[in-house]
Amino acid sequence: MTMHRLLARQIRQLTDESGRVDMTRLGELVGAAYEESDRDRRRTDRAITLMIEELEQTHKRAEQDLLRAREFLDSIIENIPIAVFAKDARDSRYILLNRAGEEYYGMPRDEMLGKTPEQLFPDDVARFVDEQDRLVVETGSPMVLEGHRLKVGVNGRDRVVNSRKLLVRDSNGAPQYLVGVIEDVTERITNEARISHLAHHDALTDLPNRSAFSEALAERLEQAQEASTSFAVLSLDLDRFKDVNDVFGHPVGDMMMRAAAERLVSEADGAFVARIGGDEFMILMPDDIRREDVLSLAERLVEAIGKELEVDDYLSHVGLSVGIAVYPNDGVDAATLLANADSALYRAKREGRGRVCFFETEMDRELRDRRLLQHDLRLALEQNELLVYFQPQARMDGEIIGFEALVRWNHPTRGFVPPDQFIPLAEENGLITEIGEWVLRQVCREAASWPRPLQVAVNLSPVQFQAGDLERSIHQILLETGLAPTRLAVEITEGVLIGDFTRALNLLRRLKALGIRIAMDDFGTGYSSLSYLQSFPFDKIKIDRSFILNLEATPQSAEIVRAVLSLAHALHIPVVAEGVETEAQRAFLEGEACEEMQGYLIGRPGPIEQYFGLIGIKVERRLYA
Ligand SMILES: Nc1nc2c(ncn2[C@@H]2O[C@H](COP(=O)(O)O[C@H]3[C@@H](O)[C@H](n4cnc5c(=O)[nH]c(N)nc54)O[C@@H]3COP(=O)(O)O)[C@@H](O)[C@H]2O)c(=O)[nH]1
Repeated sequence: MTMHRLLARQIRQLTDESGRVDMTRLGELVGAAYEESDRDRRRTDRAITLMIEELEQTHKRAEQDLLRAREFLDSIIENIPIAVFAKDARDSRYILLNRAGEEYYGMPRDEMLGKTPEQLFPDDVARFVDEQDRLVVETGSPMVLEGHRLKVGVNGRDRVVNSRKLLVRDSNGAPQYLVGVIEDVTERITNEARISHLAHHDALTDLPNRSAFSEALAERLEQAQEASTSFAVLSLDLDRFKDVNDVFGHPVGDMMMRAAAERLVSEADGAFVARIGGDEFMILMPDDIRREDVLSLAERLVEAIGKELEVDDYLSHVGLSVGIAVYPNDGVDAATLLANADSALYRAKREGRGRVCFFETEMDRELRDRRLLQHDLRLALEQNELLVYFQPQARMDGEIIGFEALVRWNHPTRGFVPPDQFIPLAEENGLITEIGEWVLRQVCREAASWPRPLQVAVNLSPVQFQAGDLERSIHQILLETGLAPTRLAVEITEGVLIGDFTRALNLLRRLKALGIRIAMDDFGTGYSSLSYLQSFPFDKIKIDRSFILNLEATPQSAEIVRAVLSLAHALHIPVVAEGVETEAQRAFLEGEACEEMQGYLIGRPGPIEQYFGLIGIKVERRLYA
């Protein structure tokens, strides 16, 4: 018989020498042992209960965590802006689709879930999808499509997508699900294409721009170097386009520019035409084209642009000048070719516009010379190389009434550079504002010192009207020098009014209000002088010297002079005849009641010292005062 070790020990302890067991004491000990054992069991039971409760709670928490994680993942999948789907790998039936998927496919998921591609999509799309599914299931490899174009997307629009599809197997390794994502990148690709287009095209005409032209030229140079071919670069400039903007305003100017660009493209025989800014274009001609073909194309372009442009109800005439440089004769790199095509264009414009000029080496010299002159002109003011000459103006009986001030440049090495040469340069680089102000200050200071209060006339360039504060500067100079405004006349050409007409007109009105006289110079040489006479009350009209020069030679000149005089008389505007060199010219003008004259007959432009007598200064007084 087996006995619990504790009971055996207690019986041993309670057995005396005679072998008798103290049963009472044993009963007490056994009872105590049972009680202790009951307590232990109860403690164990409680511990087990607690453990079970803890386990249950842990399990519950784990289940809740799992649920939350699932909800979290579901909400990510639902809200991700990329279409996500899952299909049964055996029959391609859709079993999951998120919101972006609904948008992508263009149908609610209730209509899609449980259906196969054949039941959902047009035949060609369904075939394509099935084919992909089959491949993924058969090979087990994921399918990746980047920038894939769907000719007609599943929801009826052409789309571009990035998509991935992969196979999920069950625990036995059998195909279970096909899981896929589809990102619709149509918008992004369209935007990228639009940005790239904008970067390479001119916004107004949609022609390639300067940067696209540079790239095309670099590419062409590379090809031509490799293949030893030649090609031509044409530099084009629309003549008188500024007038179109000035007369009709910019919106119509823009339409005209588009129309002109279309004409260039349609006449260019597929050559690369780019608009590189303002009214400038460049053309890259095909390889190995013969010189005479380049010329004939350029002439066709000039002719096409020269035809009347009609946009809405507006008609205008612009022209085209073209400069041509040919690779490799006129340059083997882009910079030289472009510079030489520009030199040829400059010559074409100088020769009267509407022309075509091929580059010649001597033009390069001319251009470099111009640049040098422009550089020297910047220093001319600082180095006191500019001076003012005065040419007398008189009544027809010879009485001197004033002078025209004419600027001169005494260049340190070239000698006297004619204003016809350097004034346009100064207008180009904006120096004319500074030079004009300097001339005005010199002239006013000089005239203010004359004993006789004679008139003095100063030429103002159109650029001075556009830039800076001309009114303030004239006002300031008059105050500074003390010359009465009524003694100052400003001579302007119609170029002043062709720019910003309203601004120029307002400025002229304010100058006139100061007491300054305003003369219209070179009358008859422009083509809208007459309309300008209507807009502003000029104090004088100066008939251009070309008409006076030809007075005796061509009867037409005499008729023009008569007509101008009679028009001016009708408008009560006095006329000054420019360039009067002979007594016969003077007599004719006097006979036609011309009021004033200027020209070599009265006196050539010269330093004021030459005319001291006329302005009332005794030579001795000026020299020794
Ligand atoms: N904006 C400014 N323009 C100016 C200034 N100074 C001159 N100019 C303009 O330069 C052009 C050429 O001027 P210039 O060489 O001085 O010629 C003037 C006269 O010398 C010339 N002239 C005068 N009389 C005769 C003549 O009998 N025969 C003949 N062959 N030439 C003659 O005419 C020019 C004056 O022209 P205009 O100004 O139109 O009255 C010229 O356009 C100047 O305007 C300046 O400071 N600022």
